[in-house]
Amino acid sequence: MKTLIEATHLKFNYGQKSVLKDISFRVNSGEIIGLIGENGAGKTTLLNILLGLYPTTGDVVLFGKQPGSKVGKAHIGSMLQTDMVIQGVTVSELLAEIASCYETSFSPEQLIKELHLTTFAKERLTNLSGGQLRQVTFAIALIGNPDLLFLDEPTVGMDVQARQSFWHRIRLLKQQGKTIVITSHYLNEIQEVADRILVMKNGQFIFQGSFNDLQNQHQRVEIVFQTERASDVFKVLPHVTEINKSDGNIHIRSTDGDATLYALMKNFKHLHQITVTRESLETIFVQLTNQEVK
Ligand SMILES: Nc1ncnc2c1ncn2[C@@H]1O[C@H](COP(=O)(O)OP(=O)(O)OP(=O)(O)O)[C@@H](O)[C@H]1O
Repeated sequence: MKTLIEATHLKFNYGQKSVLKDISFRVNSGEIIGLIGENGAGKTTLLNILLGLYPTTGDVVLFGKQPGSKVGKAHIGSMLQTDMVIQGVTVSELLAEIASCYETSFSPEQLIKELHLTTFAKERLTNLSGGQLRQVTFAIALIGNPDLLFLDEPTVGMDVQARQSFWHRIRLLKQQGKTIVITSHYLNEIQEVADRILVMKNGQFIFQGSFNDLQNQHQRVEIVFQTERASDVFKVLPHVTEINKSDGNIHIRSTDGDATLYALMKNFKHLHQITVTRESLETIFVQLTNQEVK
C-alpha cells in the first residue's frame, strides 16, 4: 500500500509550552484515519503542521513533498474549525469563486445539489446558522476534488440529517480511494468509518491501530440478561468488575468476556434474552485517556 503521509519525530512548541512531543505515524493512500483526543491534546496543531501552516522539528512528507509545497497543495482539501464568513457574499457565489481557483473542480451547482445545500445556497454567509456554515465549509474542502482531506471537527453543530449526509459522503469518498484524516469528539461516528484510529494525549500518541485491535486489547464486554436467580449468584463469576440490576435486566461488565461467559453458561437454563456487547470506542477512550502517560 502506498504511503501518502509519513511523519517522524514531530515536535512543536507554543513558546515554552511543548504541545507535540515526538510524534511519528504513517497514513496510507485510501485510509480513513480518526484522530481523537481530549480537548487540548494537540490534534488541531498536528493538522496545521501537516497543512504546512506551522513549522515543526522532525520530518514530514505528504505525496513525497514538504507540507505546504505547491505540488502537495494541489491534492489537498481541508476543513478547519473556523468557517469562512465574508460580508455580502452568498453560498453559491463563494463556491463559484473558490472553484475558479482550481484548474479542475466540481461544478458548484452539482456540489450544492449533492451536499443538500440548495435551500440556503442563495443566502448570504452572514445569515447562516453554525451547522449550515459547517456544511458550506465541507463543500469548500471538496470543491477541488482533492485526494487527501483534513477535516477538523467537521460535524460540530450539524443536525441529524446533515450529519448522516456528511458521513454518507465520507463513505463515498472512501470508495473513490480518497484519503481522509478526521478529528471528532463524536466517537460513535468515528468508530463506524475509520480504518485506523490515532489516540492522542498530551501531544503523544497512546494508541495507533484499528478499532478492532483496540477492542481486542481492551477485552471488556457487557453481558445483559434476564433471570429468576438473585444477582448475588453472579458475583462469583471470574473477571467481573461490575454488576447492576436495572429494568429487570442484570448487567455484568467483564474484563475477559470469554472466561465470564464460559462460567455464566453453567446457569444457562436460568438465563433469558442474553446479549453480549463489546465496549464502544467512547468507553475504551475514557479508560485509555484516564491512564497516566509517562
Ligand atoms: N495559539 C496558541 N498559543 C498558545 N497555546 C496554544 C495555541 N493554540 C493552541 N494552544 C495550546 O496547544 C495545545 C493543543 O491545542 P490544539 O488546539 O492542538 O488541541 P486539540 O486537540 O485540537 O483540542 P480541541 O479538541 O479542543 O480542538 C492546548 O494546550 C492549547 O491550549
